[in-house]
Amino acid sequence: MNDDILRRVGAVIDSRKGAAPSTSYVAKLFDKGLDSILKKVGEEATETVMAAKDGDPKKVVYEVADLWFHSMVALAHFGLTPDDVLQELARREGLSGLAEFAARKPD
Ligand SMILES: N=c1c2ncn([C@@H]3O[C@H](COP(=O)(O)OP(=O)(O)OP(=O)(O)O)[C@@H](O)[C@H]3O)c2ncn1[C@@H]1O[C@H](COP(=O)(O)O)[C@@H](O)[C@H]1O
Repeated sequence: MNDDILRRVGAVIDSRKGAAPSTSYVAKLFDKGLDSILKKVGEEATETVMAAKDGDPKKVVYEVADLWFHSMVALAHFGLTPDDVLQELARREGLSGLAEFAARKPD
């Protein structure tokens, strides 16, 4: 498995923009707007923390998948794709030390 799954799901998410809300979950989320998308990101982050505190690895994977998915919907709202995040992670790969990260943090 590679990061193509992120690109495929990202493309499907993007294709839901402007679609009738009744036709899909993602279309409905886009129709509700940014606040609703961010609410789901927050909920899934909280559920991830709870799964981790429960010490249940399977639940952690399930909740992180929900978190990644809803974060991808948030990215798409801003016209961004999973590749934008993958590029940022790749850029950081060679960095080490707190100072280097702080120096490159966006305003
Ligand atoms: N990966 C996902 C995915 N993960 C989670 N979900 C949905 O996200 C929601 C998760 O919310 P919760 O866990 O809080 O469950 P819930 O309480 O039932 O949800 P709400 O009532 O709060 O909306 C569920 O409704 C899931 O169905 C997803 N919905 C879609 N995808 C991907 O997006 C693609 C497009 O989906 P549609 O837009 O529905 O065609 C799919 O083919 C998948 O690849």
